[in-house]
Amino acid sequence: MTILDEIITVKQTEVRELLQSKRKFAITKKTHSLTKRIAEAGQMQIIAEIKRASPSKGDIQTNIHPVEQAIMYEKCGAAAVSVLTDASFFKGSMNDLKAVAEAVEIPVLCKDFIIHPIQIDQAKAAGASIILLIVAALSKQQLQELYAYATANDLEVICEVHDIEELSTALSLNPAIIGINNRNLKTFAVTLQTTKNIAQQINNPNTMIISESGIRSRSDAMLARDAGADAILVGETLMQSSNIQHTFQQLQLDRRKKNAR
Ligand SMILES: O=C(O)c1ccccc1NCC(=O)[C@H](O)[C@H](O)COP(=O)(O)O
Repeated sequence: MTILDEIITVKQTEVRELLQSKRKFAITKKTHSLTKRIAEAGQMQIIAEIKRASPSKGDIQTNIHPVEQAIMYEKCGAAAVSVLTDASFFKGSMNDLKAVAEAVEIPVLCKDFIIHPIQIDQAKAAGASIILLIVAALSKQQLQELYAYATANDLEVICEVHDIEELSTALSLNPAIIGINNRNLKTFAVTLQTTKNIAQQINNPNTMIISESGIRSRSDAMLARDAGADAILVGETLMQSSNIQHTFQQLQLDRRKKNAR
């Protein structure tokens, strides 16, 4: 059983409990758009993550104050804040997301393992503007249904892929945003070559590309940018930084011209 299988098993239990609880989630209006921010930016954008712990690294920063961290990210020019809301493997929570969404004026990504529409309702009610759908964690039908449900509910979706086969599944939705995860969620191996290999297969210049995971240095950011990324998603490097402003400056780069993929 891979870690992704383990996580999905826990999610199935969480979804069952949520459905049994008959909890109703408030209907909120989305106010922040990641695609708009990326489209209007002259620089490659940074999605900055709140990540207390992870399966690959164990504890990263368990005592972090998510709101203070998110406000710092916003001040430094983050395009969005990603909040890992999973409790069992990442020590996050929906309360983290809610508190962050109330404190910042930029889009907030609910970074979780979504397998059922009720999780989308929950994320939206907590203030998320964006959700993640991981192609490796879903059947094609689930992916299509969840994508349609999220977009109909005025949420933006990052369709996350790790290989060419997943990319072709994702592209069948004609998604606005593709996230290329440099981390193999089954083995934890990380290589930025993944962004390079996959981005060159994305021919639609309007599809926004986010390179996720393993970005530690300016040269990593350059590699992602030169491969065609419009944004990078950075967790551990920012969580461990003793000078977040400086780390942002290191990772901020001018955009590559479109069509230059
Ligand atoms: O980070 C992990 O160990 C992990 C393991 C299994 C599933 C997902 C995992 N991480 C989620 C993410 O995608 C990352 O938090 C995100 O891309 C940031 O990565 P990094 O900058 O390397 O912290």
